[in-house]
Formats: sequence, structure tokens, C-alpha cells
Amino acid sequence: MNLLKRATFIFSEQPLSLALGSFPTKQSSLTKTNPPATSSSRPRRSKKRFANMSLEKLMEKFLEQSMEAEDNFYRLEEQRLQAEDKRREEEHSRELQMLQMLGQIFAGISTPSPAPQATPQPSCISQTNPTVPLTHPPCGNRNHPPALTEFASHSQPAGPGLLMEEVIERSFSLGTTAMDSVIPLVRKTIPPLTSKKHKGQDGRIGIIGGCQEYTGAPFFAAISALKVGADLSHVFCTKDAAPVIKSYSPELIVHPVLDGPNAVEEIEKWLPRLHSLVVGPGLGREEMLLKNAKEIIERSKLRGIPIIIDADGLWLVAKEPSVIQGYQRGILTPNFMEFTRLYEAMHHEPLDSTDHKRSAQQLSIAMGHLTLVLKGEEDIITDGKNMLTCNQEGSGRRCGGQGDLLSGSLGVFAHWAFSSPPDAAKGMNPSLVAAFGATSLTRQCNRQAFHKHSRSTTTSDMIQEISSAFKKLFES
Ligand SMILES: NC(=O)C1=CN([C@@H]2O[C@H](COP(=O)(O)OP(=O)(O)OC[C@H]3O[C@@H](n4cnc5c(N)ncnc54)[C@H](OP(=O)(O)O)[C@@H]3O)[C@@H](O)[C@H]2O)[C@@H](O)CC1
Ligand SMILES: Nc1ncnc2c1ncn2[C@@H]1O[C@H](COP(=O)(O)OP(=O)(O)OP(=O)(O)O)[C@@H](O)[C@H]1O
Repeated sequence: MNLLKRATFIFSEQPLSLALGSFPTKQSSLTKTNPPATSSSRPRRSKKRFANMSLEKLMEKFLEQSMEAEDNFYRLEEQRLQAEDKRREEEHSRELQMLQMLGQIFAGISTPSPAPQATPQPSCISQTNPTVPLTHPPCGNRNHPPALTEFASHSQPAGPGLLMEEVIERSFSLGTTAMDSVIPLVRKTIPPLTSKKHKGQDGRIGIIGGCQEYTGAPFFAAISALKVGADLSHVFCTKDAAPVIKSYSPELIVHPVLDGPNAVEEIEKWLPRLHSLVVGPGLGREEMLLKNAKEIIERSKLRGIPIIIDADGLWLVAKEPSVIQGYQRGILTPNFMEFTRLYEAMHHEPLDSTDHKRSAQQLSIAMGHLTLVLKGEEDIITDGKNMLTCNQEGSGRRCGGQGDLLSGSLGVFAHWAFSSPPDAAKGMNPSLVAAFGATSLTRQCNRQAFHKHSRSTTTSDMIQEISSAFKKLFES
């Protein structure tokens, strides 16, 4: 009761408005709306009334009242945490603004020094052509994503009055600028760990994938998301894949719905709670599963959810590019095989594999400036206007599942980047920042795991390294 009084007092000091839409809520506390009983409103219980009551009834009454008090307490706590969350977000945004101002002051008085060895050396080739402005989609508040029109852009071959060839030539002629290290930008998007947050606030990620043949891929993606720092990781898979995935880990929330009769509706129910979606790991290529995945993508776009498309999800995109074309919160993560398939589907001609950067940029532009991560010896990340390459040292070990680690991690980094204040990424497309975070982390995990296990390294070994690799890259 003391706690209840305290919570009531805090609440009365700060009147709050409720916005529970995307928060995980204790259903019982929200459906009951009875106000806490106060001394003036509570009916007086006479001794006679108690005397006439059976012990059972008394217990029932007592339980009812204590449940009410508990519900009220949770409701008030929920409101207090939301207010706290908002206050911290504002504080974080102010701090970032100050840091940025300081950065500008220092940039004016000092020359850049090379990035330290421990961090990856990104080659950041930025667009300087004034006719194609550096733009990125607006960053939404994590609870109130902007409307669809704010993300959708139509595929443009290049800037106004400019040949695509010219854009490519000019942007590549700038060469490598290590001073534009992207790691500090990634760091700025990582939410601070505080005791004031509740479960779910740092990320609720959904994976669409997992079928009879492939249960490892969705598991790798989902567990990597958790290890990177998401609070909850959901897997939406087929009925027969679910018990297998559940048996790998009790930490995952597994929904056996992807091949059910109401798959889309079942998954759509969860969309308001998800911060990002990874479509494709272990999805398979069965017509019905691809159709359901397509519909889920369409509905997620309407909500402005960042969508990472990998593996068999890219098979779907190669067949129907319009499913994601122009969606500025979409990120594609092809390996070279998947890239070739996509490129040839879009350009109707064989890929010229002599210049990967150029081809990646062409594909991104054709896809409506979607962010593309072409994985390989060096990872090429481009939105058609800017290009980063991640050369973080990995190893020669190419076991299956590394791409799943990458896409699961990217789900989290994308959520963080898009929900950060706009100045955190210093004007860079949040998708690029997120992709650089995920590729450098994956490669660092590969390197560390290889150091311990050499030829025996597996993706599970790499997942074990996420914690220390993350610390090394982003928290040291
Ligand atoms: N444990 C699990 O459950 C795992 C499940 N997984 C799941 O498997 C599903 C299918 O995915 P996928 O990548 O095997 O399919 P697909 O695109 O047909 O490629 C097949 C062919 O492409 C080639 N090839 C591949 N990479 C290349 C490259 N970089 N450069 C050049 N060529 C390359 C290669 O050809 P080969 O060398 O054999 O001639 C290969 O045979 C998908 O759902 C995925 O998530 C995986 O995540 C792994 C862990
Ligand atoms: N030749 C390479 N040298 C160094 N790193 C590489 C090389 N090829 C791929 N990688 C890294 O491995 C990770 C996964 O890329 P990969 O091409 O194996 O994906 P994938 O085929 O989609 O994986 P999956 O087996 O999960 O389907 C990426 O982070 C990429 O940077």
C-alpha cells in the first residue's frame, strides 16, 4: 500500500497523457479502469457486514481488493516509465545537439587524425554533386512512425538533368575518406542502458522465416538480434519448424503461423509492437510462404517499420521488385549470388562483375535508392547516392549462417538508427549507418571466433562473440 501511495503521489505531481499503442502492456492493468479506492470514496465496512460474510467470501473480497490495488500500481508505474522514457529521449537529443555543436567547433580548429586500428576503416564515398542533394528519410519517433508518404519515393534513374553515369563517376572520384569514420555515428544511435527502461524499449524484432528445411537460419537471426541488444525477438515460422526453433532457445518467442490459413492476419496483429522486421532467413521458396511474406511486407510498409530483406526474401524481391522498391526504410542484404539475381531481374542484362561498386549503385538506384548491402570480401553499402565499404578484418572461414547473424543484427541497428534524433547520424541515411554497424560487427565476430576455433568456427561460435565484439567496436 505504501508503494501504491507513492505511485499515486508521483502521478498526481506529473499529469500524464497515455500513449500505450506500441508498448508491451500488462493486459490486466489496462483493461481494468477502476480508480484506486480513496478514503472518501471507499464504502465503510461495518463489523456487522463482515460478521455475516463467510470466510470464503471475505477471502474473495480481499483478493479482489488486492488485485485492484496491484492493477492500479502497474498502471501508474507504466505511466511513470513512459514519462521517464520521454524525458530521457529529450535529454539524449539535447546532449547530441551539444555534442554536434562541439564537434563543429573542433572541426574548425583541428585537422582530422586517422581512426584507431581497432575500429574498422570505412571507405566513405559521399555524394557532392549539388544537383543530387544528400537526403535521407525522416527519422520517426519510435512510437509514432511517420505516414507512408514520408518514406515512399519513386525510382529515379539519377538526379534531375543528370545521367546516372555522371553520378557514379563523380561520387567515386572522391576516393576514401577515413576521417568520415562511421563508427562514431553508429555509437550515437545506440540507446544508453539505464535502469529506467522497461522490457521492450530497446527493440522488439520480428523474423519472418523458418520452414521444414531451414530452422537454423531464423534462429541465428533472432538470437543475434537479442545478443546485440534487442529486448524481445519473435520468429514467425511454419508450424513444423516452430517446435524445433523453440527447442534451440527458450529466449525466443516463436509463432507457428506462417503456413496457417490466417497467416497474414495472425502476424499483422503483432506489427504494432514490432520495431523492425527481418524477412527471409530460412523462409524457403514455397509459393504460399512467399505470398504470405509479400503481404506482411506490404502491411509493414504502411506502418513505417524498417524492413531488412535477406536470403529467400530476396528471391521474392527478384520476382516482384515492386514489393519493396522505393521504400526508404527497406534494406537488402544480398550475397553475390542473390545480388546477381536481383541485378539481372532489374536490368534485364547480365551483370558485369568487374565493378561491384558500380553495379551495386546501379541496382540501388533502380530499386528507388533502397539501401543495399552487397556482402563479400569487402561489404559494399550504398543507397545509390552514398557508398560505404566495410573492410573490417574477418577470416577465411565461410560457414553458413553468417548472413543470418548479419541480418538479425541489422534489424536492431536499423531500429536504433531510425528512432534516434535526426542529428545522431549527422545527415547520413540511417540505413547506411545501421548497415555499417551490422557488417562491422559480423566481421569482428568472425575474426574473434576464428581466433579461438580456426577451421572449426561455426556461426554459433560467432554468436558467442557478439558481446565482446560489440564492446570492442562501439563501447570502448
Ligand atoms: N543452418 C541453416 O538453417 C541455414 C539456412 N540457410 C538458408 O538456406 C536458404 C537458401 O540460402 P542459400 O544462400 O543457400 O541459397 P541460394 O541463393 O540458392 O544460394 C545457393 C547457391 O548460391 C551459390 N552461392 C552462395 N553464395 C555465393 C557467393 N557469395 N558467391 C557466389 N556464389 C554463391 C552457391 O553455389 P555453388 O557454389 O554451390 O555452386 C550456392 O549453392 C535460405 O533460406 C537461407 O536463409 C542459410 O542461411 C545457411 C544456414
Ligand atoms: N570473402 C569474404 N571475406 C570476408 N568476409 C566475408 C567474405 N564473404 C562474406 N563475408 C562476410 O560474411 C558475412 C556473411 O556473408 P555471406 O556472403 O556468407 O552471406 P550469406 O551467403 O547470405 O550467408 P548465409 O549462409 O547466412 O546465407 C558478411 O558479414 C560478409 O561481410
